[in-house]
Amino acid sequence: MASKTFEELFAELQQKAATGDPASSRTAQLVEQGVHAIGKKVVEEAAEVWMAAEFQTKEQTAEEISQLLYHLQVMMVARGLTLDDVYAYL
Ligand SMILES: N=c1c2ncn([C@@H]3O[C@H](COP(=O)(O)OP(=O)(O)OP(=O)(O)O)[C@@H](O)[C@H]3O)c2ncn1[C@@H]1O[C@H](COP(=O)(O)O)[C@@H](O)[C@H]1O
Repeated sequence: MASKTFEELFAELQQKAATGDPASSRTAQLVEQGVHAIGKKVVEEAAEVWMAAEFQTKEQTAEEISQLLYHLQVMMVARGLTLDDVYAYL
């Protein structure tokens, strides 16, 4: 029972990027910092997914994957990409 779907999170992040306050929204803060800062988070979270999958529990791995997906979505929003732009390659 997911608290939200991938598509619902993306719509929320687009809204936060457009109107969110960087003081209270992590998404607005990251988008304000820009692609370079977001890219570093994507790489960091990807490494944490790898480490969790090798050495930690399934639950910890799922949490790390959720954080990677979040930061990938933030990157899409920061670059003005939509989900359909990405789905076109799946
Ligand atoms: N799903 C997420 C989500 N996943 C991960 N994160 C962020 O990523 C961080 C995890 O990365 P780290 O473990 O590296 O944490 P950290 O060390 O504190 O990170 P740094 O400050 O060092 O970069 C968390 O502390 C959050 O700040 C997320 N932040 C927000 N969301 C969702 O995004 C939506 C919008 O959130 P806001 O923009 O904050 O309103 C809401 O539905 C949130 O639940």
